[in-house]
Amino acid sequence: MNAIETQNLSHRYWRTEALRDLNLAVPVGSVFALLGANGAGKTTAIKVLMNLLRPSAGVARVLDTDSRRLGEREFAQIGYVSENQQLPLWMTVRQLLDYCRPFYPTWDRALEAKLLAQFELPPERKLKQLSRGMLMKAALLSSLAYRPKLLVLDEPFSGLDPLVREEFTHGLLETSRLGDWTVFISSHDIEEVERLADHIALLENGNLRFTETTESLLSRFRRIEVTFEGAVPAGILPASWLGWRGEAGRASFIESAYNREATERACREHFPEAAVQAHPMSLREIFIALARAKSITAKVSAV
Ligand SMILES: Nc1ncnc2c1ncn2[C@@H]1O[C@H](COP(=O)(O)OP(=O)(O)OP(=O)(O)O)[C@@H](O)[C@H]1O
Repeated sequence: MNAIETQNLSHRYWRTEALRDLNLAVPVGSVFALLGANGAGKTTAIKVLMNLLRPSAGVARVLDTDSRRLGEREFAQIGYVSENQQLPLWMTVRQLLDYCRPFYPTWDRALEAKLLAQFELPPERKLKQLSRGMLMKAALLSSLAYRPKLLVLDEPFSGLDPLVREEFTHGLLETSRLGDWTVFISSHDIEEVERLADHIALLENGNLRFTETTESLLSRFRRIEVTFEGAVPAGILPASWLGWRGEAGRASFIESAYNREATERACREHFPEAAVQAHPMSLREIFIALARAKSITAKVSAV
């Protein structure tokens, strides 16, 4: 079962095609991260999913409802927190919670109290007097307290200090282990994403570059070092080898389709007497390698 499913979902802001033919399946119970550089289309995708924007083409189903039909009933089961969220700034934290509570039959007062203490939010302070990070925490609190089936977070870590970030990630992980809770998150905080997400999708200029489990992504990337006899070989190298660098006797590259046997065989085909070392990569290293490969491709195709 999927909490979110999109088919050829597209969105255009007049001349800018911000999202093109997006096909995603977000399994129930997953923590699914949508990643991409600035302007890649993440917020647009989330706004379409949350029925704040209409698709120009294609469809999205969120908790089994067409995104264009999402209404009060569905939003009682969805928590949505975004960086630029409008909050009633004249209210105090307590007034905000008092205001939100009646909308949600599943509101959990014990969880509310726990989060209020954990986030160290001053209940009697007005929202307009809170710092950016505190405001984010208040928004999070009012979305977590009703234990939504689907939590959609657009840049949730921005403005949070490292300790709160850590606690929040820990809290999300704990809660997501409890069962069929789905988290859909867009973030630039790659370390937190690596800890949190079990599925990752990468957007590039509105196009989906890949969507796969974090496990599969981490297992198919390796930094390879090869030492060999003689000169750097001429000829065409496999397309899955990114960021290739070579000099006499040694070379290094990123293998984006790593399989021990196949990679070693390919190395031996290209380098005489090759000795191959494969090093695991963090998500950050993978994304830097992908971004570099993209900028090289862009430069080559621009020539
Ligand atoms: N209201 C708008 N009108 C016109 N173009 C827009 C509008 N909002 C976004 N865009 C364009 O759509 C594209 C995608 O923007 P979007 O905000 O979805 O990216 P993003 O991946 O969330 O970026 P960031 O990481 O910087 O938040 C960009 O080219 C942006 O300039």
